[in-house]
Amino acid sequence: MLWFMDPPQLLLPLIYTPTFLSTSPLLPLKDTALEFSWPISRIKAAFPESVLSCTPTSCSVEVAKIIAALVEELDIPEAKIGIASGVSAFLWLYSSIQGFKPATVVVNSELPLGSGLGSSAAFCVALASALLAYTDSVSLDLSHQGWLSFTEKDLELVNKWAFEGEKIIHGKPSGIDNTVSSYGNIISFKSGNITRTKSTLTLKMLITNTKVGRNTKALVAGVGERMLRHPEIMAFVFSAVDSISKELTSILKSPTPDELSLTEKEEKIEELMEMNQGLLQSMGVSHATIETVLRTTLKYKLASKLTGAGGGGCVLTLLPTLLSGTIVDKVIAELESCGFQCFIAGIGGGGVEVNFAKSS
Ligand SMILES: Nc1ncnc2c1ncn2[C@@H]1O[C@H](COP(=O)(O)OP(=O)(O)O)[C@@H](O)[C@H]1O
Ligand SMILES: C[C@@](O)(CCOP(=O)(O)O)CC(=O)O
Ligand SMILES: [Mg+2]
Repeated sequence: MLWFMDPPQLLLPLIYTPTFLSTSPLLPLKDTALEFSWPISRIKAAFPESVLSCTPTSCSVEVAKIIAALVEELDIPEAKIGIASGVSAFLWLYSSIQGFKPATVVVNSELPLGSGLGSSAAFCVALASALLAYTDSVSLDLSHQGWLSFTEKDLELVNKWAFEGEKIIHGKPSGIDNTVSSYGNIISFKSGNITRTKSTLTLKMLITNTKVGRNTKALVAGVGERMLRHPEIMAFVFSAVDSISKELTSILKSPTPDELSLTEKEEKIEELMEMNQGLLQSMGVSHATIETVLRTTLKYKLASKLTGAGGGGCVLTLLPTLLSGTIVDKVIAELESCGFQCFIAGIGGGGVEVNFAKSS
């Protein structure tokens, strides 16, 4: 939370196929083994004609009700009900960007859903870019084979649409997650202002998924309530988080000429992570399983902090460059023996790209 690092570079391939044969837009969500379709006639009857928009627009209360009714009809199994907000975001982005054209959209994701790794933002950014790619609003060469980046202007449009999708999933997002997914690398983000940062060092993180499900919307609302109860204290907490972010930016940006300065920097980052975790705990977004991960990694002198909205989900542990592989194996084995799932990710990959590959 408010820790401006890239989500791990896992892939969210999204295949968008405009089709003139089908009469229904289809949405197979491969990783969740769910598939939905809507007859175009149903979509046309439900949405106002004015839904199609060239500029990013917020979903109105009336349209939100229409979408809720369409999603209700799908009878999503209780165990997968979390997907309902993603499907709602899809319906809003699809009808706003593509109108009533039939198409098939296939979603595959390697990110665990609802675990603090920003899957909602990755989903919205992938959707917005695939849908926009087939409009005149962006300038992409549709005959190009292979991966393509957006221009700065187009990227801004993708990010703004994705933010509208995040709003549906999340309630009141800051916009940090969709911004990082759109632009990639490391970003400082304060009140919607983005500063891109070029890091002089490559950080490696161990990601531990506690597998405790949580809901970003509810957690963020909980922090808001705590702010109302204790405005003065919480203002200090947020100010401290801001100072941590600033110090991290300056560490990342300053030159790293040798191994010694690299180690010194990693030690400083570990301390910042510990302090950030303490502040997040005081906001009420830690969890017993997160504390177990912290204790376990600390046994190996490794610093950790929760990521995303907290309340369960994933924990990040810095893996210093000179840390031996044996230690990494040991800590992973111990965390996995607690029932957690571990994987390793580099920080600061690229942003969104599109590929007009022919589907086989
Ligand atoms: N691949 C996907 N397909 C459909 N919906 C998705 C996908 N990825 C994310 N979502 C939506 O985002 C929600 C998770 O978002 P959130 O609670 O913010 O957690 P996080 O962003 O940390 O994964 C899911 O419950 C679902 O509604
Ligand atoms: C907690 C927050 O910083 C990010 C939420 O991330 P996630 O959906 O838990 O991955 C909220 C926000 O910035 O809108
Ligand atoms: Mg999210």
